[in-house]
Amino acid sequence: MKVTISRKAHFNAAHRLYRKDWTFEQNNAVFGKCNNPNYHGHNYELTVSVTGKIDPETGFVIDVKFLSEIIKEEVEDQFDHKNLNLDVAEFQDLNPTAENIVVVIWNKIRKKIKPEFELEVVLYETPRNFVTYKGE
Ligand SMILES: Nc1nc2c(c(=O)[nH]1)N=C([C@H](O)[C@H](O)COP(=O)(O)OP(=O)(O)OP(=O)(O)O)CN2
Repeated sequence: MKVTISRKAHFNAAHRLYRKDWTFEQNNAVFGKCNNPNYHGHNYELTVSVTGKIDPETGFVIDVKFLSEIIKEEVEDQFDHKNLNLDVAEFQDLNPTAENIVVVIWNKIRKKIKPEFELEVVLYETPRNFVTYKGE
């Protein structure tokens, strides 16, 4: 029997969607207003879900306090109130789209969760735009 436990979190960050090797016009054609050279911000919301067997001794799949500390260290402390393009090493050469951000977050959290657990991250970039990654 497997159960999923989830923790919500959020961070605010600025970004610009563009490729350094494209002209401004090429970037504008693909990324539109998201190519603003002065950047723009989002209130990102995420849900991190861990699936596994319940430990019969504790009744936990994973201590949600432990999960919240991982999210704080790996996501909030590193991304909150940052410019993703300029301040976050993972996006120096990676376009900070919602798709790329959710994969970066998943990889960072995956390293802290035991292999027997499944991990899923859902990231909302706006209230209407969201991405999901399960490591597949
Ligand atoms: N596949 C992707 N497409 C887009 C991404 C992305 O990360 N992946 N990102 C953007 C923009 O950064 C942003 O998310 C879109 O902002 P906006 O158009 O303001 O979106 P809203 O949902 O807030 O606004 P609507 O008025 O509902 O469209 C663009 N594309």
